[in-house]
Amino acid sequence: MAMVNGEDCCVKVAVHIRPLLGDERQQGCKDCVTVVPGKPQVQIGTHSFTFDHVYGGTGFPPSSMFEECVSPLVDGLFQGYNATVLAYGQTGSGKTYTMGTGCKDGSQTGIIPQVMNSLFGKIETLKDQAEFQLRVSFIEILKEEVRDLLDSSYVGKFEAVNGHVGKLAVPGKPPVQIREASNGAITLAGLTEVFVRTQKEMTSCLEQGSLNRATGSTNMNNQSSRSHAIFTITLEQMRKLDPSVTESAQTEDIAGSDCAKRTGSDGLRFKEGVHINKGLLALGNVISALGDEKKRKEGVHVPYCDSKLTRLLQDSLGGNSRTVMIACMSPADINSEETLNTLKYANRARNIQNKPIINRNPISEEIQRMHQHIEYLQVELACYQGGGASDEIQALKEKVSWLEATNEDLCRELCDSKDIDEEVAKEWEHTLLQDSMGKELNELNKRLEQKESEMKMIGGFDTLALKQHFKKKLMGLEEEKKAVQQERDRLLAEVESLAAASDGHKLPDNHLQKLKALEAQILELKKKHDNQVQLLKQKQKSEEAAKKLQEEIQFIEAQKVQLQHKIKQEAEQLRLWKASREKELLQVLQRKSEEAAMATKKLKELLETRKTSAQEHSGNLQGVQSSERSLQRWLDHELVMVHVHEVRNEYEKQSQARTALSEELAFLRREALPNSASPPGGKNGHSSKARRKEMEKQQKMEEEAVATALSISSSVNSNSSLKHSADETSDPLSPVAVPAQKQLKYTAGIVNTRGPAAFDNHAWKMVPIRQLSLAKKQAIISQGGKLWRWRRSHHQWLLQFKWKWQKPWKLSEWIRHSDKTIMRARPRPLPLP
Ligand SMILES: Nc1ncnc2c1ncn2[C@@H]1O[C@H](COP(=O)(O)OP(=O)(O)OP(=O)(O)O)[C@@H](O)[C@H]1O
Repeated sequence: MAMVNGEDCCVKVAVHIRPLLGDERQQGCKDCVTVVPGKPQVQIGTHSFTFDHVYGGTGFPPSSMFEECVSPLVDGLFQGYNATVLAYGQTGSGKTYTMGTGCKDGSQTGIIPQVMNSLFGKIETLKDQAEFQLRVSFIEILKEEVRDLLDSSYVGKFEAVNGHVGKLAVPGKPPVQIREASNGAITLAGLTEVFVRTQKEMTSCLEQGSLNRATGSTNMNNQSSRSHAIFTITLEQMRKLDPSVTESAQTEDIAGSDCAKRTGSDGLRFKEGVHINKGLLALGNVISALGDEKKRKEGVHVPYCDSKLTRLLQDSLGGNSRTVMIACMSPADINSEETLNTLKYANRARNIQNKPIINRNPISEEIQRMHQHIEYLQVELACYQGGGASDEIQALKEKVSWLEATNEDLCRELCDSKDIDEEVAKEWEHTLLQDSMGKELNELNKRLEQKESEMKMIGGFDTLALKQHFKKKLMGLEEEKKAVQQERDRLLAEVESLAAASDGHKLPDNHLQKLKALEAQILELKKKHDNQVQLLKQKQKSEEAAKKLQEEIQFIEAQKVQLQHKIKQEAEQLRLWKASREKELLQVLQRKSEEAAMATKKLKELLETRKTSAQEHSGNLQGVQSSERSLQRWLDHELVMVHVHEVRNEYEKQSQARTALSEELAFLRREALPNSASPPGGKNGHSSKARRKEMEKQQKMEEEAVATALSISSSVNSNSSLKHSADETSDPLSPVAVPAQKQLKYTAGIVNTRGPAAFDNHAWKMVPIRQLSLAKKQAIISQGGKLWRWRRSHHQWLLQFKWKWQKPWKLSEWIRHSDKTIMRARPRPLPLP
């Protein structure tokens, strides 16, 4: 079921101030609420609030509440909008009284009885134009539970339970299940919906439900309840078609909203409901349960609702419907704190934005409507047939056949559009895949570049030569070290022998110095050696890194080859798919052209038969002429209707394609911007520019085609004669000039045009579009839009095909139908098609 969005609107809030009650006066309560005269403004203490309406107290009389606040919602109901009316306020503030569900007070002046009056009054007025079906449900939400107040298993007697008044339900019946649908909507499984036909039946449902409602006593009011209640009326209307009244006039009558007209939902089946809620602190509880944890901690009674219930209550607050909240309040000073809270909350509720919607199902409803119309005409036809043959019968027969054909067309179109969708989806999928694979390839190329440059850095040194150099140096150092060590050992031995010789005497200075110098040299050599070892280790590491890089490069290259192969394969698959599709279409084309030839042949035979029949029944010449006129009239109508229908379709499809192209173009422009920093001749910049150009060119072509379709559409609409249509006949005896077989050949990228003599019998010519000069193209467009460009898309090709050649086989269907009629009508003197 499609949903049509209406305009956003805020929740409307009307304050209803009840008078001081007798009890309150006796207790010496004072009126603490003031209404600013002539304004919807309420003052309590130092606080001042402005609402949409204020009733009661010194404000407007409550009697005008229904007309001003609720009646427009009932009107909207007949246009397909949901509506919600909520009563909100502290216990004893007058919600039951205002809604009129108490079955005592306000039962006549309350909102719900007035809604019923208005609803049934409207149904009575519209009953000739539409069929209505009404259902009601009544639920009570008490803490975490939903109770079905119209459940017949409830017994109507009450008994005291734990000091409270409660009711008994017959065991066995499962409670109402709160479920969440896949679209997120909250549904109540197993809820009773009662079909009602009269106001009395609806009133009795309301009364029964109210009686069933759980009640409990409180200190303030022993009739009050702690639960929320929602009474829902569902209205379904099915429009009856009156053939004597134009469709647009009927649309005005019933679904006269602008929205309905705009979307073409006229005459459709609407499904909508009005929720009328009488609930105790319904809104306040919902809000508290959602977030007011602080209040709960302070000990304020805030019943928890589980999340589904909360959403159910929120749905009742509007969401998709037009909502009016009536904030009921007591003027007594003892209730001033609660009253102030009510006003504060009501004031906040005015900021809630709703989005009212209309529910509809255009395609199936349109087909259903047509079926109905056909049935209606058939019944009418049967009535007429009882009274003998006449022109009217013929006209009706024609209308029935035309409707049947249009219906078939619609169904076929539905199938076609599925094919087209499949094709578009396939191309789209291919483009996406190619895109993502292209990106992947780019990424691989980048990585490869990076790895190769890293490799260059490592490979920049001649690793082998370096290694040998290091080795050599190391060996030299080793030798040097050895020599120094030998020298040291020799010196040490010398030192020792000297020491022994000196026998405790000091060593000569030159020996000591030499010894020190040798030790320093050894140390230096050791350092050098260590450095060399370190360098060798590093070299080893970089070799390993280079090896790893090499492997990575090889891997990336393999991936690249694989991806390129995949891209090729994918493109090949698409090409094959397209080729097989083209083959299929060719076969269809062939078949259709054969049908077209057959249709011409049959039509000629039919005309021959008619001529012969006219000669045979020369005495009844008038009848033949009337039959011929009737045939001609039908043909005119049929052909013009086919034109209008197809041109509209073509226009819509071209518009959609143009929108998609514009979006893609915008996207490409955005894409191109960040790339502008790269050099203009750069790979990315260049391809992006070229793509953009191509898109712009393509879009221009689309716009031309749309303009063409529009010009044809207007020319078709402004002229109901067959003569305007270039592919129709100039021979009055042959209503269809079926083009020669060769015309059905096609090549991609051609235009369909014909010679300069406007009314000769020249065949259409297929000319490659490139061969046409600009002037010629413009001339063709100005001649009434005979320019079509066939492009790569099959679906466009299909459309061209349908546009140009559909009529002959339509005729063949019609002729088949006519043949049957002739067979049936044989005994009669004048066989009519
Ligand atoms: N506008 C009014 N004029 C006269 N009496 C009223 C009006 N509104 C309410 N009352 C009286 O006030 C009393 C309480 O009203 P009501 O039962 O409608 O309150 P409530 O908000 O539904 O209470 P609860 O939430 O406890 O069910 C009833 O006796 C009712 O008759």
